Amino acid sequence: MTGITGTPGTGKTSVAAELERRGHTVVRLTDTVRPYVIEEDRDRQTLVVDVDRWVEEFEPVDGIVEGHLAHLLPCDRVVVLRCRPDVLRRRLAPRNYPEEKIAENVEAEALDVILIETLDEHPGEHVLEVDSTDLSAGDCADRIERFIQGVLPPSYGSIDWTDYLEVGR
Ligand SMILES: Nc1ncnc2c1ncn2[C@@H]1O[C@H](COP(=O)(O)OP(=O)(O)OP(=O)(O)O)[C@@H](O)[C@H]1O
Repeated sequence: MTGITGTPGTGKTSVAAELERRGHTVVRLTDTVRPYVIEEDRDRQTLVVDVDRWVEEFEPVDGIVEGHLAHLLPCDRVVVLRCRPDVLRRRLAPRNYPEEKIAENVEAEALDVILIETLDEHPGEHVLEVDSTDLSAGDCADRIERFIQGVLPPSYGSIDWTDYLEVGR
């Protein structure tokens, strides 16, 4: 099972759709969390999920799982999609999110939050960071396929976006 994770707006849905077109089995994790929703935070347009129970009861998939909680599942490998914070802000702009939620996501991306969470759960040799800032979804999909095939080695940690922290505000 390969996980594709990342901050909202980094391109998980787009790249997963491309991989599905190429014949991969793809499970969108947002479709699986409904029974585990504890409450709906309307102000932040966010669902609060019983993550522990969701992880415990998740049936592994022979394919790809896509969503910002993917790295919490027992994946064989995890792809962390990244996007430079100023570009991420532009990608999130068309969504009807409150400014606070956009700023929160942009800041989390600048601080590598999802990568750090991923490395808490998985050994580095199972992790690939893909910076989608200047890549098409197709280019990202190419890299992910090569990683799954074992042709592209794991790699992470070369991104430093702390200079973009003020962009979140
Ligand atoms: N590689 C890319 N290059 C340029 N724009 C992209 C790329 N990938 C996605 N986008 C655009 O960025 C926006 C967010 O993409 P997408 O919905 O795939 O992100 P996501 O990570 O799945 O977000 P969420 O977690 O909220 O579902 C969309 O408008 C999409 O068209």
